[in-house]
Amino acid sequence: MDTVVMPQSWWPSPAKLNLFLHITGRNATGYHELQTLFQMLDTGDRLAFDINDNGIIAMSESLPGVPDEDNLVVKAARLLARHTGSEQGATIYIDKQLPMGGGIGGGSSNAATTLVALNHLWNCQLSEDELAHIGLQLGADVPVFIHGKTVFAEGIGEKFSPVSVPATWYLIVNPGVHVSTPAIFGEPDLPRQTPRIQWSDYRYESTRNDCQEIVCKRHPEVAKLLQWLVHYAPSRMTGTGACVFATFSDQQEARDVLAKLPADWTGFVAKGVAESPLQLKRQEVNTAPDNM
Ligand SMILES: C[C@@](CO)(OP(=O)(O)O)[C@H](O)COP(=O)(O)OP(=O)(O)OC[C@H]1O[C@@H](n2ccc(N)nc2=O)[C@H](O)[C@@H]1O
Ligand SMILES: Nc1ncnc2c1ncn2[C@@H]1O[C@H](COP(=O)(O)OP(=O)(O)O)[C@@H](O)[C@H]1O
Repeated sequence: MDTVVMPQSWWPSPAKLNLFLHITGRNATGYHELQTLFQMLDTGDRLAFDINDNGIIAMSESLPGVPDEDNLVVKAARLLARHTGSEQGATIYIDKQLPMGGGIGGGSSNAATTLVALNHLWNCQLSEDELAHIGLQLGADVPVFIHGKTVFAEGIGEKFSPVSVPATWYLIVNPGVHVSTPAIFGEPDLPRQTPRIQWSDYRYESTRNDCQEIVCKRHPEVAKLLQWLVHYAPSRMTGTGACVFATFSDQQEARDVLAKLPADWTGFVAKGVAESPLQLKRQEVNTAPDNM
C-alpha cells in the first residue's frame, strides 16, 4: 500500500470464535438453524476509508484470490450506498491479518466494519438494527460483528441473547486447508437435529461443534491438529472450520504452546473480549468533540 494511513484512521475488524455450534434444524429457505456462542476477539484486520464525492467505491489494492467485485467490503459499501442513496464513494484499504475462509469470520467482519464506518463517514445515520438488517444480506455472520458483543445466538445466527464469559485467552491455529461453508452445510451426514439448549444451562464441556466430525473426516489435517492441541488445552474447531482454538486462562501459557507449533501450521494468540474493538471505536468516534 503506497498511501500512508494515519493510525487513528484505521477501523478495527476483529475475528470471532464459535465456542460451540449446534445445528438444531433447517428453516424454510434451506438455511440451517443454529445455536452458538459468538466470542469476540481483540485481534483482527484493519480497514481505512478515503472518502470521495464522485461516488466511486474501490479497493486500494485487491485481496489475493478475491476479485474486487466479490470482496465483501466492496459489496457492503455498494449496498449501503444503494440503501441510503448516498452519493459519496470511498477508496478502501485493508490490512489483512486473518486467514480467509477459516471460520473466524474475517470476510463478514470486514463487511460489518465497512457498514459501521461508512454509516459514520457518509453521515447516513442508520441505526445498529438497520445496519444489521442490511448486513444479513451479505452473510449470516455480519449482524453479530455489527452488534460487536460476545453473545449467544440462534436463528441463522442473527438473534442474540446476552452472555457473560470469563476473561480467557485463545490460541487460534490455522491448519492451512480451506473448508467451504456451503459444502459442509450440504453434507448429507451432518447432524441437524441437536436438541436446543437453554442458555442458562450452557457449559462448554456439555456442548460441541456439530460440523467438526465431518470436517475432520474430509480434511484429516484438521483432525491431526486437534489431536496435537488437545494435549495442551481444551480444543475445538470454530464455525465450519478450518481453524481450531485452544482455551487458556493465562496469556503466557497460550504463547508457550504457540511457540511449539509445528511448522506446517500458523497461529496467533488473542484475548476473548465482551465488547469488540469495532464497538469501542464506534463509541470513541461518537463521543469525539469534532465527531471525527
Ligand atoms: C456457520 C457459521 C458460524 O459462524 O460458519 P463460518 O462461516 O463462521 O465458518 C456462519 O454462520 C456461516 O455464515 P457465513 O459464512 O456468513 O455464511 P453465508 O455466506 O451466509 O452462507 C454460505 C452458505 O452456507 C449455508 N448456510 C449458511 C449459514 C447457515 N446458518 N445455514 C446454511 O445452510 C448456505 O448454503 C449458504 O449459501
Ligand atoms: N474482505 C474479505 N475478507 C475475507 N474473505 C473474503 C472477503 N471478501 C470476500 N471473501 C470471501 O469470503 C470467503 C469466506 O471468508 P471468511 O469470512 O474469512 O471466512 P469464514 O466465513 O469461514 O469465517 C473467503 O474464502 C473469500 O473468498
